[in-house]
Amino acid sequence: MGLYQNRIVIKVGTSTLTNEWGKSDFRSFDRLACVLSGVQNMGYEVILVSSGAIAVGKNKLNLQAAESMRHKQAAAAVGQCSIMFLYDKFFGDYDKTIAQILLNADDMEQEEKKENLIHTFDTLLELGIIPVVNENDSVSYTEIESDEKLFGDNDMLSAIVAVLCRAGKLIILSDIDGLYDSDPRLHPNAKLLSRVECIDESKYALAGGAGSRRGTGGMRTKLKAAELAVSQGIDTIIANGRHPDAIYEIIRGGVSGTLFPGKL
Ligand SMILES: Nc1ncnc2c1ncn2[C@@H]1O[C@H](COP(=O)(O)OP(=O)(O)O)[C@@H](O)[C@H]1O
Ligand SMILES: N[C@@H](CCC(=O)OP(=O)(O)O)C(=O)O
Repeated sequence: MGLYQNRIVIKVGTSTLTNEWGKSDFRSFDRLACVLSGVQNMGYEVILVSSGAIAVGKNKLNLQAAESMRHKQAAAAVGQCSIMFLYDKFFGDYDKTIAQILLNADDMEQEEKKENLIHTFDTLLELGIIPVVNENDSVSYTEIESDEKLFGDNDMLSAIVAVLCRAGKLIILSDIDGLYDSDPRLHPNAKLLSRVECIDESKYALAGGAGSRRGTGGMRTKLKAAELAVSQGIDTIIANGRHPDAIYEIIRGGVSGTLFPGKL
C-alpha cells in the first residue's frame, strides 16, 4: 500500500518548546500552531508528535533537582496537561481542533490495538482534527530506561507514527538547523549537510548527544528515526523548530534543514 503524500507527521522536541529555565516558550507554541494550521488549510493532513511534558511538569512542580523515575512520571502527568492546554489555546486561535493520543510500545505490538489506533488516526484526520501525540510516560517509563527500547524517545515515536499512518513526510524539528558534520555546540566550524542519501555508521559517527539539559537523545535518535522512516519510503527532514515557517518551504519541495529521501 502506498503512502498518503498529503499526510505529514511533525515532531517537535523539548528544546524547542521550552526556554532555558524549562518554562514553556509561548512564542514557540504559537508559531508552531500558526504554521501547522496554515499547512492544514493548504489541504494537508497534519499529525503533531510533541515532547515537553516532563520538562514543563518538572518546572511547574519545582522538581528541577528530582531525577527519580517516579518524579519524572509524575512530572509527565502534570506537564502533559499544561502542554495540551497551550496547544488547545493556540490552535484554537487559528480555528483548529486538536486531539490527544498517548502511546506505548505495546499499543503497536498487538494487531487489534494497532488497527484501532490506525482507525482513530484516520477518523480524526478525516474530521479535520490535528492529533497531538506523545509517549504515555506515566505508564511506560520502564521502556524509557531499558536498552532495548523501541520507544522511549519521541524521535523514534514520530517515525513509528509516520509508518503506522503511511505519511508521505516526517519533519523532525529541533533546536538546530539539521544534521551537521559534527556537533556544532562543540565544533563551531561544523557544516550543515543538506541531503543525506544513506544513513550508515559514518553518519552515526557524526551524531553526538543532546544539546541541552532538556533535550534527550541528540542527533543519534533522530538518525535512528530517519532510518526507520526512510526504509518505508518516507521522506524525512530535520529542521529548526525556532523557524517553523521552513515547513512551508519543505512541503513545496524546497531545501531547508537536512533531507533524508525515502527509499523503498
Ligand atoms: N552532528 C550533529 N549535528 C547537529 N546537532 C548535533 C550533532 N551532534 C549532536 N548534536 C546535538 O543535538 C541537539 C539536538 O538534540 P536534542 O537536544 O535531543 O533536542 P530535541 O529536544 O529537539 O530532541 C543539538 O542541539 C546539538 O547540540
Ligand atoms: N515524552 C517526553 C519526551 C521524550 C523526548 O524524546 O524528548 P525530546 O528529545 O525533547 O524529543 C516528554 O514529553 O517529556
